Amino acid sequence: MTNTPHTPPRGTAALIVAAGRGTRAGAGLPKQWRPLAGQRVADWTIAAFVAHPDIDHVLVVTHPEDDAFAQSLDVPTVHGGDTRDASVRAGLEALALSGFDKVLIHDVARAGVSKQVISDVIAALDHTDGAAPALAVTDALWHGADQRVTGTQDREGLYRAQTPQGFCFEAILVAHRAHKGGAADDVAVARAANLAVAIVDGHEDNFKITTPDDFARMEKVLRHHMDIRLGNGFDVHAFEDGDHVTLCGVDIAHTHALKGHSDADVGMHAVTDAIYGALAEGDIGRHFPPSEMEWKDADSAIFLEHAVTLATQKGYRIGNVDCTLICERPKIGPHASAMMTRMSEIMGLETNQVSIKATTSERLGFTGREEGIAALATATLIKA
Ligand SMILES: Nc1ccn([C@@H]2O[C@H](COP(=O)(O)OP(=O)(O)OP(=O)(O)O)[C@@H](O)[C@H]2O)c(=O)n1
Ligand SMILES: C[C@](O)(CO)[C@H](O)COP(=O)(O)O
Repeated sequence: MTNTPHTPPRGTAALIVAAGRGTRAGAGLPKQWRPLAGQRVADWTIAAFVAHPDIDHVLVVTHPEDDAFAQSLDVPTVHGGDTRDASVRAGLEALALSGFDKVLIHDVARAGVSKQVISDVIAALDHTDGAAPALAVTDALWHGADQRVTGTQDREGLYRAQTPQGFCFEAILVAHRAHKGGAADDVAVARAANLAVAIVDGHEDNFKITTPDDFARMEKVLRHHMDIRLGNGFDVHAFEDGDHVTLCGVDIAHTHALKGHSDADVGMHAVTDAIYGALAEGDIGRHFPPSEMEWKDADSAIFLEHAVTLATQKGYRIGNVDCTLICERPKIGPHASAMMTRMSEIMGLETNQVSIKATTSERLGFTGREEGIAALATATLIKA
Protein backbone atom coordinates (compact mmCIF):
# COMPACT_ATOMS: atom_id res chain seq x y z
CA MET A 1 0.00 0.00 0.00
CA THR A 2 1.44 3.40 -0.94
CA ASN A 3 0.49 6.85 0.24
CA THR A 4 0.48 9.61 -2.36
CA PRO A 5 0.98 13.20 -1.19
CA HIS A 6 -2.83 13.54 -1.52
CA THR A 7 -3.53 10.55 0.73
CA PRO A 8 -2.60 11.38 4.31
CA PRO A 9 -1.40 8.49 6.51
CA ARG A 10 -4.30 6.74 8.22
CA GLY A 11 -2.58 5.74 11.38
CA THR A 12 -0.88 2.84 13.11
CA ALA A 13 -2.55 0.12 15.16
CA ALA A 14 -0.81 -2.13 17.67
CA LEU A 15 -2.07 -5.71 17.82
CA ILE A 16 -0.93 -7.46 21.00
CA VAL A 17 -1.40 -11.23 20.97
CA ALA A 18 -2.20 -12.52 24.46
CA ALA A 19 -4.27 -15.65 23.84
CA GLY A 20 -1.51 -18.16 24.61
CA ARG A 21 -1.55 -20.47 27.63
CA GLY A 22 2.08 -20.01 28.60
CA THR A 23 2.60 -23.73 29.15
CA ARG A 24 6.41 -23.41 29.21
CA ALA A 25 6.23 -20.77 31.97
CA GLY A 26 5.20 -23.33 34.58
CA ALA A 27 2.09 -23.83 36.68
CA GLY A 28 -0.23 -20.99 37.63
CA LEU A 29 -1.99 -18.25 35.70
CA PRO A 30 -1.10 -17.78 32.02
CA LYS A 31 2.12 -15.74 32.11
CA GLN A 32 0.54 -12.53 30.76
CA TRP A 33 -1.77 -12.24 33.79
CA ARG A 34 0.88 -12.80 36.44
CA PRO A 35 2.04 -9.81 38.54
CA LEU A 36 5.54 -8.52 37.88
CA ALA A 37 7.22 -5.35 39.24
CA GLY A 38 3.94 -3.90 40.50
CA GLN A 39 1.48 -4.74 37.74
CA ARG A 40 0.59 -7.62 35.43
CA VAL A 41 2.86 -8.59 32.54
CA ALA A 42 0.11 -7.62 30.07
CA ASP A 43 -0.30 -4.18 31.70
CA TRP A 44 3.39 -3.39 31.11
CA THR A 45 3.23 -4.45 27.48
CA ILE A 46 -0.01 -2.61 26.73
CA ALA A 47 1.24 0.54 28.48
CA ALA A 48 4.33 0.67 26.25
CA PHE A 49 2.12 0.91 23.15
CA VAL A 50 -0.59 3.14 24.66
CA ALA A 51 2.12 5.64 25.70
CA HIS A 52 3.81 5.67 22.30
CA PRO A 53 3.01 8.94 20.46
CA ASP A 54 2.81 7.23 17.05
CA ILE A 55 0.44 4.43 18.03
CA ASP A 56 -3.17 5.40 17.35
CA HIS A 57 -5.00 2.30 18.55
CA VAL A 58 -4.24 -0.78 20.65
CA LEU A 59 -6.14 -4.07 20.29
CA VAL A 60 -5.40 -7.08 22.51
CA VAL A 61 -6.18 -10.63 21.44
CA THR A 62 -7.19 -12.80 24.42
CA HIS A 63 -8.26 -16.38 25.15
CA PRO A 64 -12.01 -17.00 25.69
CA GLU A 65 -11.22 -18.42 29.15
CA ASP A 66 -9.56 -15.11 30.10
CA ASP A 67 -12.62 -12.84 29.71
CA ALA A 68 -12.41 -11.65 33.30
CA PHE A 69 -8.84 -10.47 32.67
CA ALA A 70 -9.78 -9.00 29.29
CA GLN A 71 -12.54 -6.93 30.92
CA SER A 72 -10.04 -5.43 33.35
CA LEU A 73 -8.05 -3.87 30.49
CA ASP A 74 -8.56 -0.27 29.36
CA VAL A 75 -8.19 -1.21 25.68
CA PRO A 76 -10.47 -3.21 23.35
CA THR A 77 -10.03 -6.98 23.10
CA VAL A 78 -11.02 -9.76 20.71
CA HIS A 79 -10.88 -13.54 21.10
CA GLY A 80 -7.93 -15.38 19.56
CA GLY A 81 -7.50 -18.87 18.16
CA ASP A 82 -5.69 -22.11 18.98
CA THR A 83 -2.35 -21.01 17.51
CA ARG A 84 -0.41 -17.76 17.45
CA ASP A 85 -1.08 -17.16 13.78
CA ALA A 86 -4.80 -17.87 14.26
CA SER A 87 -4.80 -15.25 17.05
CA VAL A 88 -3.00 -12.71 14.86
CA ARG A 89 -5.47 -13.40 12.04
CA ALA A 90 -8.43 -12.85 14.43
CA GLY A 91 -6.93 -9.51 15.48
CA LEU A 92 -6.26 -8.40 11.91
CA GLU A 93 -9.82 -9.28 10.87
CA ALA A 94 -11.17 -7.26 13.81
CA LEU A 95 -9.15 -4.25 12.62
CA ALA A 96 -9.86 -4.78 8.91
CA LEU A 97 -12.50 -2.09 8.57
CA SER A 98 -10.85 0.45 10.88
CA GLY A 99 -8.76 2.09 8.18
CA PHE A 100 -5.26 1.77 9.68
CA ASP A 101 -2.48 1.71 7.13
CA LYS A 102 0.16 0.18 9.44
CA VAL A 103 -0.02 -2.50 12.09
CA LEU A 104 2.55 -3.60 14.67
CA ILE A 105 2.03 -7.17 15.89
CA HIS A 106 3.55 -7.87 19.30
CA ASP A 107 3.80 -10.76 21.78
CA VAL A 108 2.26 -9.81 25.12
CA ALA A 109 5.11 -11.73 26.75
CA ARG A 110 7.70 -9.19 25.51
CA ALA A 111 6.93 -6.73 28.32
CA GLY A 112 10.33 -5.04 28.12
CA VAL A 113 9.70 -3.53 24.68
CA SER A 114 11.05 0.04 24.47
CA LYS A 115 9.80 3.21 22.84
CA GLN A 116 12.91 3.16 20.64
CA VAL A 117 12.25 -0.32 19.24
CA ILE A 118 8.62 0.59 18.49
CA SER A 119 9.71 3.87 16.84
CA ASP A 120 12.34 2.12 14.71
CA VAL A 121 9.82 -0.41 13.37
CA ILE A 122 7.30 2.33 12.54
CA ALA A 123 9.94 4.49 10.85
CA ALA A 124 11.18 1.58 8.71
CA LEU A 125 7.64 1.03 7.39
CA ASP A 126 7.95 4.26 5.41
CA HIS A 127 10.29 2.39 3.06
CA THR A 128 9.25 -1.27 3.12
CA ASP A 129 6.25 -3.62 3.38
CA GLY A 130 7.44 -5.01 6.70
CA ALA A 131 10.01 -4.42 9.44
CA ALA A 132 10.93 -6.33 12.57
CA PRO A 133 13.51 -6.06 15.35
CA ALA A 134 16.16 -8.75 15.69
CA LEU A 135 19.56 -9.37 17.24
CA ALA A 136 22.43 -11.01 15.40
CA VAL A 137 23.35 -14.38 16.87
CA THR A 138 26.66 -14.04 18.75
CA ASP A 139 27.10 -17.50 20.30
CA ALA A 140 28.46 -20.53 18.45
CA LEU A 141 25.62 -22.76 17.25
CA TRP A 142 25.45 -26.56 17.41
CA HIS A 143 23.11 -29.31 16.42
CA GLY A 144 22.60 -31.79 19.22
CA ALA A 145 20.73 -34.91 20.25
CA ASP A 146 20.73 -36.99 23.47
CA GLN A 147 22.96 -34.40 25.20
CA ARG A 148 25.63 -34.78 22.51
CA VAL A 149 26.80 -32.37 19.86
CA THR A 150 25.94 -33.82 16.47
CA GLY A 151 27.09 -30.95 14.31
CA THR A 152 27.90 -27.27 14.10
CA GLN A 153 26.04 -24.44 12.43
CA ASP A 154 27.59 -21.33 10.88
CA ARG A 155 26.05 -18.32 12.64
CA GLU A 156 26.84 -15.89 9.80
CA GLY A 157 23.65 -14.09 8.78
CA LEU A 158 21.52 -15.59 11.57
CA TYR A 159 19.28 -13.42 13.73
CA ARG A 160 17.10 -13.88 16.81
CA ALA A 161 13.66 -12.56 15.84
CA GLN A 162 11.72 -10.26 18.14
CA THR A 163 8.45 -8.37 18.00
CA PRO A 164 6.77 -5.92 17.31
CA GLN A 165 6.74 -7.01 13.70
CA GLY A 166 5.30 -4.15 11.65
CA PHE A 167 3.58 -4.24 8.28
CA CYS A 168 1.50 -2.30 5.84
CA PHE A 169 -1.92 -3.32 7.06
CA GLU A 170 -3.56 -4.50 3.83
CA ALA A 171 -0.48 -6.47 2.79
CA ILE A 172 -0.22 -8.50 6.02
CA LEU A 173 -3.98 -9.07 6.15
CA VAL A 174 -3.91 -10.52 2.64
CA ALA A 175 -0.81 -12.56 3.52
CA HIS A 176 -2.44 -14.05 6.65
CA ARG A 177 -5.65 -14.86 4.75
CA ALA A 178 -3.57 -16.75 2.16
CA HIS A 179 -1.32 -18.57 4.64
CA LYS A 180 -1.96 -22.21 5.40
CA GLY A 181 -1.00 -21.86 9.09
CA GLY A 182 1.89 -23.05 11.23
CA ALA A 183 4.08 -19.95 10.86
CA ALA A 184 6.56 -19.19 13.67
CA ASP A 185 5.89 -15.49 13.35
CA ASP A 186 4.36 -12.84 11.10
CA VAL A 187 7.60 -12.30 9.21
CA ALA A 188 7.27 -15.92 8.01
CA VAL A 189 3.72 -15.16 6.86
CA ALA A 190 4.89 -11.99 5.12
CA ARG A 191 7.80 -13.76 3.41
CA ALA A 192 5.46 -16.48 2.14
CA ALA A 193 3.54 -13.66 0.42
CA ASN A 194 6.77 -12.21 -1.06
CA LEU A 195 6.69 -9.11 1.12
CA ALA A 196 10.01 -7.36 1.78
CA VAL A 197 10.89 -7.27 5.48
CA ALA A 198 13.60 -5.00 6.88
CA ILE A 199 15.56 -5.85 10.03
CA VAL A 200 15.81 -3.07 12.63
CA ASP A 201 17.83 -3.15 15.84
CA GLY A 202 16.29 -5.32 18.53
CA HIS A 203 17.20 -5.05 22.21
CA GLU A 204 18.22 -7.66 24.79
CA ASP A 205 15.54 -6.28 27.15
CA ASN A 206 12.90 -7.12 24.54
CA PHE A 207 13.09 -10.86 25.24
CA LYS A 208 10.00 -13.05 25.50
CA ILE A 209 9.03 -14.43 28.91
CA THR A 210 8.94 -18.12 28.10
CA THR A 211 10.30 -20.19 31.01
CA PRO A 212 9.95 -19.67 34.80
CA ASP A 213 13.44 -18.13 35.06
CA ASP A 214 12.46 -15.37 32.64
CA PHE A 215 10.15 -13.70 35.20
CA ALA A 216 13.01 -12.64 37.49
CA ARG A 217 15.02 -11.40 34.50
CA MET A 218 12.07 -9.38 33.17
CA GLU A 219 11.39 -7.96 36.64
CA LYS A 220 14.89 -6.43 36.62
CA VAL A 221 14.27 -4.92 33.19
CA LEU A 222 10.91 -3.44 34.20
CA ARG A 223 12.24 -2.01 37.46
CA HIS A 224 14.96 -0.30 35.43
CA HIS A 225 12.33 1.08 33.02
CA MET A 226 10.47 2.47 36.07
CA ASP A 227 13.28 4.92 36.78
CA ILE A 228 11.53 7.98 38.26
CA ARG A 229 13.65 10.76 39.76
CA LEU A 230 12.70 13.62 42.08
CA GLY A 231 14.66 16.85 42.46
CA ASN A 232 14.24 19.99 44.51
CA GLY A 233 15.51 23.53 44.05
CA PHE A 234 15.63 26.56 46.34
CA ASP A 235 16.73 30.10 45.48
CA VAL A 236 16.71 33.58 46.98
CA HIS A 237 17.28 37.00 45.40
CA ALA A 238 17.40 40.31 47.25
CA PHE A 239 15.56 43.44 46.14
CA GLU A 240 17.41 46.47 44.75
CA ASP A 241 16.30 49.69 43.11
CA GLY A 242 14.21 49.16 40.00
CA ASP A 243 10.71 49.13 38.58
CA HIS A 244 9.97 45.47 37.78
CA VAL A 245 10.79 41.88 38.65
CA THR A 246 10.99 38.87 36.32
CA LEU A 247 9.34 35.81 37.83
CA CYS A 248 8.94 32.48 35.99
CA GLY A 249 9.57 34.27 32.70
CA VAL A 250 7.00 37.04 33.23
CA ASP A 251 7.88 40.72 33.78
CA ILE A 252 5.81 42.26 36.60
CA ALA A 253 5.82 45.98 37.45
CA HIS A 254 7.01 46.48 41.04
CA THR A 255 8.51 49.02 43.40
CA HIS A 256 11.86 47.18 43.29
CA ALA A 257 13.87 44.89 41.02
CA LEU A 258 15.60 41.64 41.98
CA LYS A 259 19.37 41.74 42.22
CA GLY A 260 21.42 39.05 40.43
CA HIS A 261 24.08 38.23 37.86
CA SER A 262 21.43 37.14 35.36
CA ASP A 263 17.86 38.45 35.14
CA ALA A 264 17.44 37.18 38.76
CA ASP A 265 14.35 35.11 37.92
CA VAL A 266 14.24 33.37 41.27
CA GLY A 267 11.33 31.05 40.33
CA MET A 268 12.92 29.87 37.09
CA HIS A 269 16.21 29.28 38.91
CA ALA A 270 14.51 27.09 41.53
CA VAL A 271 12.83 24.99 38.81
CA THR A 272 16.10 24.71 36.88
CA ASP A 273 17.92 23.55 40.02
CA ALA A 274 15.15 21.00 40.70
CA ILE A 275 15.79 19.45 37.26
CA TYR A 276 19.57 19.48 37.73
CA GLY A 277 18.99 17.99 41.19
CA ALA A 278 16.88 15.13 39.82
CA LEU A 279 19.71 14.37 37.39
CA ALA A 280 22.34 14.63 40.17
CA GLU A 281 23.95 17.32 37.99
CA GLY A 282 24.64 20.02 40.57
CA ASP A 283 22.99 23.41 40.14
CA ILE A 284 22.88 26.45 37.85
CA GLY A 285 26.13 27.81 39.29
CA ARG A 286 27.98 24.70 38.13
CA HIS A 287 26.73 24.97 34.53
CA PHE A 288 26.66 28.79 34.26
CA PRO A 289 29.25 30.18 36.73
CA PRO A 290 28.44 33.72 37.98
CA SER A 291 32.17 34.48 37.44
CA GLU A 292 31.56 34.30 33.66
CA MET A 293 30.52 37.68 32.20
CA GLU A 294 28.71 35.87 29.39
CA TRP A 295 25.77 35.25 31.75
CA LYS A 296 25.51 38.87 32.98
CA ASP A 297 21.84 39.92 32.67
CA ALA A 298 21.14 36.65 30.82
CA ASP A 299 17.57 35.51 30.19
CA SER A 300 17.13 32.64 32.68
CA ALA A 301 15.25 30.68 30.00
CA ILE A 302 18.75 29.76 28.72
CA PHE A 303 19.44 27.93 32.00
CA LEU A 304 16.09 26.15 32.07
CA GLU A 305 16.40 25.08 28.42
CA HIS A 306 19.84 23.67 29.19
CA ALA A 307 18.54 21.62 32.13
CA VAL A 308 15.68 20.24 30.01
CA THR A 309 18.05 19.35 27.16
CA LEU A 310 20.38 17.60 29.62
CA ALA A 311 17.43 15.58 30.96
CA THR A 312 16.44 14.58 27.41
CA GLN A 313 20.00 13.60 26.53
CA LYS A 314 20.11 11.35 29.58
CA GLY A 315 16.87 9.66 28.47
CA TYR A 316 14.42 11.40 30.83
CA ARG A 317 11.26 13.36 30.23
CA ILE A 318 9.81 15.79 32.76
CA GLY A 319 6.72 14.43 34.51
CA ASN A 320 5.72 17.62 36.30
CA VAL A 321 7.11 20.72 37.96
CA ASP A 322 5.77 22.50 41.05
CA CYS A 323 7.11 25.89 42.18
CA THR A 324 6.20 28.05 45.19
CA LEU A 325 7.20 31.71 45.23
CA ILE A 326 7.54 33.18 48.73
CA CYS A 327 6.93 36.95 48.94
CA GLU A 328 4.57 39.55 50.36
CA ARG A 329 4.57 41.53 47.11
CA PRO A 330 4.11 41.59 44.17
CA LYS A 331 0.92 39.55 44.27
CA ILE A 332 1.50 36.44 42.18
CA GLY A 333 -2.09 35.23 41.65
CA PRO A 334 -2.93 37.57 38.73
CA HIS A 335 0.25 36.44 36.90
CA ALA A 336 0.31 32.72 37.75
CA SER A 337 -1.44 31.61 34.57
CA ALA A 338 0.97 33.58 32.32
CA MET A 339 3.89 32.12 34.29
CA MET A 340 2.66 28.54 33.83
CA THR A 341 2.18 29.16 30.10
CA ARG A 342 5.70 30.61 29.68
CA MET A 343 7.38 27.93 31.80
CA SER A 344 5.60 25.11 29.95
CA GLU A 345 6.62 26.68 26.60
CA ILE A 346 10.28 26.74 27.62
CA MET A 347 10.19 23.15 28.91
CA GLY A 348 8.07 21.79 26.04
CA LEU A 349 5.35 20.63 28.48
CA GLU A 350 1.58 20.84 28.67
CA THR A 351 0.44 23.65 30.98
CA ASN A 352 -1.15 21.08 33.30
CA GLN A 353 2.33 19.67 33.99
CA VAL A 354 3.47 22.99 35.47
CA SER A 355 2.24 24.46 38.74
CA ILE A 356 3.22 27.92 39.97
CA LYS A 357 1.81 29.12 43.26
CA ALA A 358 2.75 31.58 45.98
CA THR A 359 2.66 32.12 49.69
CA THR A 360 3.65 34.92 52.05
CA SER A 361 5.77 34.24 55.12
CA GLU A 362 3.25 36.04 57.34
CA ARG A 363 5.55 39.08 57.44
CA LEU A 364 8.23 36.98 59.16
CA GLY A 365 11.86 36.81 58.09
CA PHE A 366 13.54 38.45 55.09
CA THR A 367 10.63 37.79 52.72
CA GLY A 368 8.23 39.17 55.35
CA ARG A 369 10.32 42.35 55.62
CA GLU A 370 10.23 42.57 51.79
CA GLU A 371 13.99 42.36 51.48
CA GLY A 372 13.78 39.78 48.70
CA ILE A 373 11.92 36.83 47.18
CA ALA A 374 12.51 33.11 47.77
CA ALA A 375 11.37 30.21 45.58
CA LEU A 376 11.06 26.49 46.17
CA ALA A 377 10.57 23.93 43.38
CA THR A 378 10.15 20.21 42.81
CA ALA A 379 10.50 18.32 39.52
CA THR A 380 9.90 14.70 38.58
CA LEU A 381 11.81 13.09 35.73
CA ILE A 382 10.70 9.84 34.14
CA LYS A 383 12.95 7.57 32.10
CA ALA A 384 11.54 7.89 28.61
N1 LIG B 1 -3.05 -19.47 20.49
C1 LIG B 1 -2.16 -18.53 20.78
C2 LIG B 1 -0.83 -18.84 21.10
C3 LIG B 1 0.05 -17.81 21.44
N2 LIG B 1 -0.41 -16.54 21.44
C4 LIG B 1 0.49 -15.45 21.84
O1 LIG B 1 1.63 -15.46 21.03
C5 LIG B 1 2.79 -15.09 21.76
C6 LIG B 1 3.81 -16.19 21.55
O2 LIG B 1 4.57 -16.44 22.66
P1 LIG B 1 4.66 -17.85 23.38
O3 LIG B 1 5.80 -17.73 24.31
O4 LIG B 1 4.67 -18.98 22.44
O5 LIG B 1 3.31 -17.86 24.23
P2 LIG B 1 2.42 -19.05 24.72
O6 LIG B 1 1.81 -19.77 23.57
O7 LIG B 1 1.47 -18.44 25.71
O8 LIG B 1 3.47 -19.95 25.50
P3 LIG B 1 3.69 -21.53 25.46
O9 LIG B 1 4.11 -21.84 24.06
O10 LIG B 1 4.75 -21.75 26.47
O11 LIG B 1 2.39 -22.16 25.83
C7 LIG B 1 2.33 -14.87 23.19
O12 LIG B 1 2.16 -13.48 23.39
C8 LIG B 1 1.01 -15.59 23.26
O13 LIG B 1 0.07 -15.06 24.20
C9 LIG B 1 -1.71 -16.26 21.11
O14 LIG B 1 -2.11 -15.09 21.14
N3 LIG B 1 -2.56 -17.26 20.78
C1 LIG C 1 7.00 -14.28 17.26
C2 LIG C 1 8.17 -14.69 18.10
O1 LIG C 1 8.19 -13.98 19.31
C3 LIG C 1 9.45 -14.29 17.34
O2 LIG C 1 10.57 -14.58 18.09
C4 LIG C 1 8.16 -16.16 18.40
O3 LIG C 1 8.35 -16.91 17.26
C5 LIG C 1 6.86 -16.58 19.08
O4 LIG C 1 7.08 -17.39 20.17
P1 LIG C 1 7.21 -18.98 20.11
O5 LIG C 1 7.93 -19.32 21.37
O6 LIG C 1 8.00 -19.32 18.89
O7 LIG C 1 5.82 -19.49 20.08
